[in-house]
Amino acid sequence: MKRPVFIALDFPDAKTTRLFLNDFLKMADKPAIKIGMELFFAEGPEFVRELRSQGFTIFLDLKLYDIPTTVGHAVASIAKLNVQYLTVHAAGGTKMLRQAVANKGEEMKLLAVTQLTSFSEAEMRATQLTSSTMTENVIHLAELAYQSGIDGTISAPLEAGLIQQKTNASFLRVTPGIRLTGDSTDDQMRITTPEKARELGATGLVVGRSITKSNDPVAVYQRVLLEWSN
Ligand SMILES: O=c1ccn([C@@H]2O[C@H](COP(=O)(O)O)[C@@H](O)[C@H]2O)c(=O)[nH]1
Repeated sequence: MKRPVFIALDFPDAKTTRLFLNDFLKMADKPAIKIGMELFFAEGPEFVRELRSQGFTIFLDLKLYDIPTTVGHAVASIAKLNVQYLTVHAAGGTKMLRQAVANKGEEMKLLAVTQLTSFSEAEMRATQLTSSTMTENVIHLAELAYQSGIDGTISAPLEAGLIQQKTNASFLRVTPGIRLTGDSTDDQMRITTPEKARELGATGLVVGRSITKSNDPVAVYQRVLLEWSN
């Protein structure tokens, strides 16, 4: 899957998720899916195995952030699930990131979260006691991740082009904070449309509520694909 669009399955349980995925299961080209903390903490690894066995490409978005040894061991456990993508926090630092890379195996790609797309510049500065700009922060964390052997970043689309310049073209730039024109922004602060994300240099998208809360999720997913690939 070269330029994946991950549907964020932010659902409370397996039953709701299975119901949502029913129509997508019939598709010849199944969508890539993202399992976050809500679903993983409710249903655990067994449900991840179930979805893997149905042929979905899986991005496990657990945003690991702990001491290097703990993260290394967690990554080794997760690698056994044969998921294709996993997130860690770039802010965990070089030692933590390198330990994650050392334990990830051959198949799984590690994506480092830079600054959450729910952060505005003001909130980031207040939380992290920094006078640097959002862009400076994101680029710093992306470079740290790149130098530590991580496969790519999670950032807002607005930062994707600069990340490419500071790393290389094959370093992945996966971007949440995606909304179709007119959609509610919810708790996201740094958003763009799929089309704009493509123009800005994203290599993959994460789309949740625009699809999952719509009356016709398959149609909205297909609209996202169209905007993304045009
Ligand atoms: O910086 C980040 C990192 C992860 N996410 C995750 O992406 C989806 C976005 O959902 P929407 O409904 O499209 O807003 C969600 O699962 C987050 O946990 C992010 O938004 N920003």
